[in-house]
Amino acid sequence: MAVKKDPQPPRTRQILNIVFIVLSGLLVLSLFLPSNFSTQIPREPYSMFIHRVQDHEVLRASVGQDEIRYQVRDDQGNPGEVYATTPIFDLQLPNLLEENGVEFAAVPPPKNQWFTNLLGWIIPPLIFVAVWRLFLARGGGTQGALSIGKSRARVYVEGETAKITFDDVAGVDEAKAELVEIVDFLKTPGRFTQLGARIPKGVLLVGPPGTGKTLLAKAVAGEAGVPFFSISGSEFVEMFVGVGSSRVRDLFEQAKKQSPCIIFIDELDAIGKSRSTGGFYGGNDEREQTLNQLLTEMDGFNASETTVIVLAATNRPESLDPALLRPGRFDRQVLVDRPDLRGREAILHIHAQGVRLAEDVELRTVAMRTPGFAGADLANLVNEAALLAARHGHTAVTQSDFDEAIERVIAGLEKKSRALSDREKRIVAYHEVGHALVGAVMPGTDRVEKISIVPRGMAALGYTLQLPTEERFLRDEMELRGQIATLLGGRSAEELVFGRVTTGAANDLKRATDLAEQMVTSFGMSKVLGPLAYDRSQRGQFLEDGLANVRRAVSNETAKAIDAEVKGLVEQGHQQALAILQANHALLETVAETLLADEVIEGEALKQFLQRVQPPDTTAVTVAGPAMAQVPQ
Ligand SMILES: Nc1ncnc2c1ncn2[C@@H]1O[C@H](COP(=O)(O)OP(=O)(O)OP(=O)(O)O)[C@@H](O)[C@H]1O
Ligand SMILES: [Zn+2]
Repeated sequence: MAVKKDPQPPRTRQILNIVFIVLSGLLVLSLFLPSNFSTQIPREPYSMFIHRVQDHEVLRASVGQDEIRYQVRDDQGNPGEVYATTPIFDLQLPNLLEENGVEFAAVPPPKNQWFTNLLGWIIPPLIFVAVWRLFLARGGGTQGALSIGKSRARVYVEGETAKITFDDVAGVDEAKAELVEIVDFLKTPGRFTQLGARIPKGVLLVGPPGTGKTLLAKAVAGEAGVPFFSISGSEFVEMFVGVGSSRVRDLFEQAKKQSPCIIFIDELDAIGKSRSTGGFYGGNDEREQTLNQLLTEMDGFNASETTVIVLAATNRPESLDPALLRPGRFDRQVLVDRPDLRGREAILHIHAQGVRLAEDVELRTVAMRTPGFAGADLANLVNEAALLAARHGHTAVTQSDFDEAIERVIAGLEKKSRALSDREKRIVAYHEVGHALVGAVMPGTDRVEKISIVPRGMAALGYTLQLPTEERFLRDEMELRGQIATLLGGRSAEELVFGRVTTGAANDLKRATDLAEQMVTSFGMSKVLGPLAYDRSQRGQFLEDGLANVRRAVSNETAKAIDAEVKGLVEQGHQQALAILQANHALLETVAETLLADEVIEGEALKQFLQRVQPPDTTAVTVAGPAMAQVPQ
């Protein structure tokens, strides 16, 4: 049994206790002190004082902040009794006294004031600290108050992570294949540096929740047999300004000592949100500082000397600050997606190892009934089935337990994302293929990696995954037009094939419109409006998106012109998308039917399809916005 270290040496604690008691005593004292001074003098209400003044009874008064003392005349008009009253804030008082012939003077604050002040200012914080320390001494151990800047990274050293290997992760074969290389780097860094190869510093794991990003990171550490530091992005930005950045510094310091090792940052988006969208009044200072510190640390060490590989996970890669993706930082991105049928079966096998299965269980059938489940959902499913088996008094988990569990889990998930009907699936398939085909021929659109109609979440029914080929800060007008057309590709495909549109394209349209608006009002890409910056939104200054710089107000005519230009741009993208899809109608059908059958198209198969996309006949492109520049094809 390990000896538990006393959180604080007993002596220190004794001293702390004494300090605490003394401070409490002083506080109590300070509460009673002020009221003790004027006890001997008879007190009268303020109204009485005023009456006396008005009746010319008061001879003289000394006006203090907390008290007025005044001497009244006796019957002979000689100086008599002294009274005290508590003043009400009253600017007319000097006038009143003056008018009624009272001799008066202001009294400086009483002598003991400094003492009371001191007590008032110092004691509460001291007590706070004392109580805090007391708390920590009880529960928190040495961690906490004084080690606030210390990173809270949980460190799993070899022994623990060695248990987790790539065998524990299934259904994400491509991600595993990419990470094998990282394992090699960690195992034998020398082999690579000798050749002058640059070892990657950062790898970003991108994918929806519960797909095993954390598990993969642990598996990399386990395979390589190196320590694993894990912290969540949200833990960095918890409390006070400056804490996050010192945590980052500290984390890297610890890690460098243990090199080679892995740092895993979950929820990278919590710190890595694009800085340009930060608050206007520096409301996100803390996060920004933390992010800057992270960037500094990643730039700071020489990868050929210190093998620290930073793995990070996010399910919102689009919101990340581009600075994070620059070479030498998270320049590798690994997609960790929801598993397909085979993947789901493999994951079920892994999690079923821990439970006793009845003869009749067919995990393949279970996998077939659970499209859209992520690894975590499947793990949950197996557990649910085991619980049901226990409730039903089965000696092993049967297929019927699984069936019931599937229904339960789906019911739970359906609250979040509803299942698609067959007709909806068709529409979604054509919609997604529409994006992909248009994207394949338009300039400046990112390379399409994957099309999927495996449902995920409420917002996107299916999706087309585009990874940026390179980090881009500047895009030219042609590329932006290409993006607009690609965004409209989904809706255009629906129009072309089904003759009507659905609500599914709402988000695409919003993005396309926003982009077009930016082109016109911020990038000066409209011939009509010229290279001026307009902002007609007059957004409030505290909006979350931080587009706070209120620029010049826009006249009605200008607003109309902007509208026309924006509409022209979007409409033009729409026409381009339609033209491309018309020219490739047969291909659209083929790919969409394949997608319906397989749920996912990616890799080589996708590439083959996309290579077959023909650029449209240019004459088919009708330019809608009359004032827009012609698009050279
Ligand atoms: N591909 C997988 N293979 C096997 N088990 C998996 C897989 N994906 C998820 N799991 C199970 O689900 C659990 C949770 O997954 P994990 O925390 O790694 O997901 P995540 O992608 O990091 O999720 P989040 O984005 O919510 O942090 C794992 O501990 C594991 O039991
Ligand atoms: Zn779409």
